Amino acid sequence: MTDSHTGPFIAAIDQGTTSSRCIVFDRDGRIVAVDQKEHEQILPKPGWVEHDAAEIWRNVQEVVAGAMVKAGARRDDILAIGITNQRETTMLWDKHTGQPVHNAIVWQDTRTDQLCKQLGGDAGQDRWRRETGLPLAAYFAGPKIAWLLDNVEGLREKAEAGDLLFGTMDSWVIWNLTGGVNGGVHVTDVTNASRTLLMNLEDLSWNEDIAAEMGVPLQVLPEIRSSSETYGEVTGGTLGQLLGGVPVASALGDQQAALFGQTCYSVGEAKSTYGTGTFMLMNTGEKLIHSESGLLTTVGYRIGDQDPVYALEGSIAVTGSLVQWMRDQMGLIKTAAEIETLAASVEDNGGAYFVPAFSGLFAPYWRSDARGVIAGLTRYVTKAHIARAVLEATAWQTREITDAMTKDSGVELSALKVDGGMTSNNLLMQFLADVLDAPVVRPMVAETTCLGAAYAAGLAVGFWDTTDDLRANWRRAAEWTPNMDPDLRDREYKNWLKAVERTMGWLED
Ligand SMILES: Nc1ncnc2c1ncn2[C@@H]1O[C@H](COP(=O)(O)OP(=O)(O)O)[C@@H](O)[C@H]1O
Ligand SMILES: O=P(O)(O)OC[C@H](O)CO
Repeated sequence: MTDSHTGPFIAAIDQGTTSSRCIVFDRDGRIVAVDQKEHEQILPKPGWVEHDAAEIWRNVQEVVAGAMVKAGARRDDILAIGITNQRETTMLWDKHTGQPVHNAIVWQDTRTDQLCKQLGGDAGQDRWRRETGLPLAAYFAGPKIAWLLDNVEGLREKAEAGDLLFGTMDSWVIWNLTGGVNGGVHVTDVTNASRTLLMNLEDLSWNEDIAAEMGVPLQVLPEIRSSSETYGEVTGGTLGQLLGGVPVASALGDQQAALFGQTCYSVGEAKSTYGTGTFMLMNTGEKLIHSESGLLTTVGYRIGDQDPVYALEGSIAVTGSLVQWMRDQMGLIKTAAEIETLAASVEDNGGAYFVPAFSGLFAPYWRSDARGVIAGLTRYVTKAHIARAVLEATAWQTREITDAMTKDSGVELSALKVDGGMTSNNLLMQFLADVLDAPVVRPMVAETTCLGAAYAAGLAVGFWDTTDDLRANWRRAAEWTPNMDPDLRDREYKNWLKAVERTMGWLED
């Protein structure tokens, strides 16, 4: 460690789908140091995706220590730690040994599809949506808990005896940070709880009827807390030596953290994060809007004992991962960035439309029977046209979400704040502005997810006083303005929607 530290700082841990990272921020919201480590993607069967939560906890400890060293920070420089995480990914651990009892089931995993169909039925769907804000889909955590309890020998008995704890990654990381088997706190925040299908959106408590129907014993569930408050302090283990006594002071699902980091604090402000998948969230304030258009109603954030702020969300399962597929499965590009050069070598998509319904379609359709199609193929189409269709797919999927948002909220999008790995693609960002017919803007600090967790932790310990202080930190780095003939836009959108129709009903059961 060097002596060059200039704290005070806030540290944020982002436990993501592909990696865990820790970023140290200063008071202006600038990045002081980053450390990151990938973990294994375990793919036991088609449609199944698992993570080893013990590996994840080891990685979290490594990246926190790594970021501290890179920042040249000492314990007293860090005023608080915030947590953000891949949402819905579900794990159970033994509260006496502190060991996971099975691999975590990842949000992308579709093994609970059949279970959701059994639980649902037409009338069922409405009720679950009304009470939890979510459609009954394999994406969410509750059915994953039920699957583990019913399919892994001995787990249901252990759960009923009170020996098991459930958590999304926020709960697992916080429990370990605050002492694990020696008194770790078992909590989650409202944003993560709002992704379980088990929480009442109105009063932010566990829904006992739904939990019973799903077969989830209440004793496995964590206490639901706000997104910005001190849950406990770092104790014990490697991190205890480095950061003992530092308050663990925020938790938010990663997409809600990005909303917070993008400073979308007013009703109607929205952000869209372009990573493996894409998630657009719009702040709807204290108003809980029940979507009529296939969006999710979710909690945006809750600061301490203030009223919760709700959000509408459009979740898209496959965007950046389609670019990865072009690279890894098709071998048409060597790096993700190459897709831009390939796509820019032609004027248009040559008539081809690519709908990447690889594991069904999320918002606004929620159709698990859909599968991917490339429509409009002729002999004329080249790999460059396909590259273009791949990028356009991300933009058209966003357009469908923004249309649904406008319909549900009555708010016309005046500009879209973006972040995530795909936003380095200029061709895509310009096409996005064109099809949305609205400016697309990207902030200086692109790490909005960690930044949001840091902001929420900093507010909890008085490092920042109000969200107005945070707004002042948001600075524009790039802007794309719309420039497309409206007739062409309408024609292309119609073709896209026609291609989407052709994905439906591919799986018969
Ligand atoms: N220049 C690019 N053009 C298009 N897609 C890109 C580009 N660079 C990265 N990506 C895609 O962005 C994703 C990585 O973004 P990131 O925000 O790190 O995702 P996540 O947080 O979900 O892991 C990958 O799926 C990758 O294929
Ligand atoms: O870890 P990410 O960035 O892929 O985000 C995953 C989402 O939280 C899933 O809902």
